[in-house]
Amino acid sequence: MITWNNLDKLTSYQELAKTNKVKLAEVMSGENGAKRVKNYSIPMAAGLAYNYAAKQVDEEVLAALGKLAEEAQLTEKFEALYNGEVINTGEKRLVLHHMTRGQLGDAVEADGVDKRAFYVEQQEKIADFANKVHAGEITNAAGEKFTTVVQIGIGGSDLGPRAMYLALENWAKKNNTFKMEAKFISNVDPDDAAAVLNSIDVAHSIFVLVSKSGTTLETLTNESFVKDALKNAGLDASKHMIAVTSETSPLAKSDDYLAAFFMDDYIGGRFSSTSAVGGAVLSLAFGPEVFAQFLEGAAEEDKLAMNKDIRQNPEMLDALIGVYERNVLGYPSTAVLPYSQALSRFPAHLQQLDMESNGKSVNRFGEPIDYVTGPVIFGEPGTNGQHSFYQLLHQGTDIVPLQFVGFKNSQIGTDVVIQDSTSQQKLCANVAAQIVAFACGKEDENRNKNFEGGRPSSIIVGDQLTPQALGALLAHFENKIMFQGFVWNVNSFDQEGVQLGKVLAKRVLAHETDGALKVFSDLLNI
Ligand SMILES: O=P(O)(O)OC[C@H]1O[C@H](O)[C@H](O)[C@@H](O)[C@@H]1O
Repeated sequence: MITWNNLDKLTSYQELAKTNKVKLAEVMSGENGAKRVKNYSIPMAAGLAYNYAAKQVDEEVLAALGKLAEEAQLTEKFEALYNGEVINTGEKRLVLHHMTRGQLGDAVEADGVDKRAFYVEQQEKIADFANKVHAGEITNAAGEKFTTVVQIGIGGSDLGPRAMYLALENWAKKNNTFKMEAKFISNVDPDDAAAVLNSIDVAHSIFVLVSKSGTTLETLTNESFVKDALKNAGLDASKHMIAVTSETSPLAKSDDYLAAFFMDDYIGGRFSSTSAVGGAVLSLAFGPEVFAQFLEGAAEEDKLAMNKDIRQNPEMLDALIGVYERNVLGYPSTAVLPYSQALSRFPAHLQQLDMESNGKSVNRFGEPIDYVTGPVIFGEPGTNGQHSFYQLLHQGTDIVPLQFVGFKNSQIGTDVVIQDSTSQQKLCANVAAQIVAFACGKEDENRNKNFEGGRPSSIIVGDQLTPQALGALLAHFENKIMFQGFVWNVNSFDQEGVQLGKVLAKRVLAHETDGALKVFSDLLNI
């Protein structure tokens, strides 16, 4: 029997609040620190590891977190989710994104079909389509090969696929699996679409219109923008466009596309990178095999997330430590700091994934809650961030927990030795240095140069950012956010908070405004 209780009703949460606070600077120094780094590490899929040595936890706190995981029934709730219960209570929907990459539990039938079979069928259709494009069997009207793929979408239909594309672009080039360059149009700012269109050869471009709902204003506007550009170039738009949408959306009924691929209402936009939403653009860009490897990494990580023991479940432990930091230690935000240029847009993706999922102040039954939920997420790739906002992270008045990601090897492999070290070694040296600097600090008589330390971080380390590693990394964060939603007893799978702005913008465009809205409309010349 699953019971959905608010966090502050759980005995284990009260117990957790009473545990002794770990002094990170102390536990991370000397031999003890060295031991922690070796011991506080959990293997992840694709050769990654989650290291939490520099988190503000010890055996006492970890034991309390284990009890919280048990009392909050995290494993059972995950099981209910992948076995097809209506976990998205706000929209009364199942939550099935794990099924786009594997089958964790029972077969789930919804809308009269086996859902795993449906997602696999879409993947196969995409693979077939991509192979035909690459082989020159599907071409433009002049019989010439398509060279560029442009995704049109926003939010979950943009951020994940874009971040994943950038993450694997150089890996694919190096490993000879790079098939087509990908570009992305998302913003309704006309300069976004215009700049992308100016940078490509439209006659050899295939456009992927991605909208789960098929009603998103930005995406439909950009579709018209692109169709105009194709028409102006004397091209038949329907020969250059494919659609990715849900079968119930208005787009699904249109004949304006070369092909259409489907996801469904059980895949949240921000959880859709492993569905057709990411599948179409990534399979076209890198080939279906690379996309399949990415799914494999995610599926392997999902399996680890099923483990009941928090010391063997990186996602669950990361989630619980995050709750401890937020609700007991009172830290307001979390920075995501990948020491990998390929992950330049990964923090932006996590921003939507985390903040749209857990930025809630009512529980899953719509009742107000009395504790804080999702943190503010931000981040930049290292070492760039070091020369920008790390000042506040080291010496500011807020403590910001940090999530580092680092790889032993670069993707391209071209490097240079300057002052006895390669650039890759310099990059990795910096992440190691930062973890210890944040945790241990450094005393100085001059208060301005003093580092208090005690600033917690964790790191996910791997050999190289490969498609499998990327899949595992993505699944880690998706599952972490899901577990945190369970602990906070919120529905992580709807996003009502984005609606009000959309309604008011429509009113502004229809000139149905008064008061402040009218003055702002006039100010902006609408
Ligand atoms: O894929 P679409 O239906 O076009 O939705 C695109 C995005 O817009 C919405 O407003 C939501 O905030 C996002 O969660 C969603 O991913």
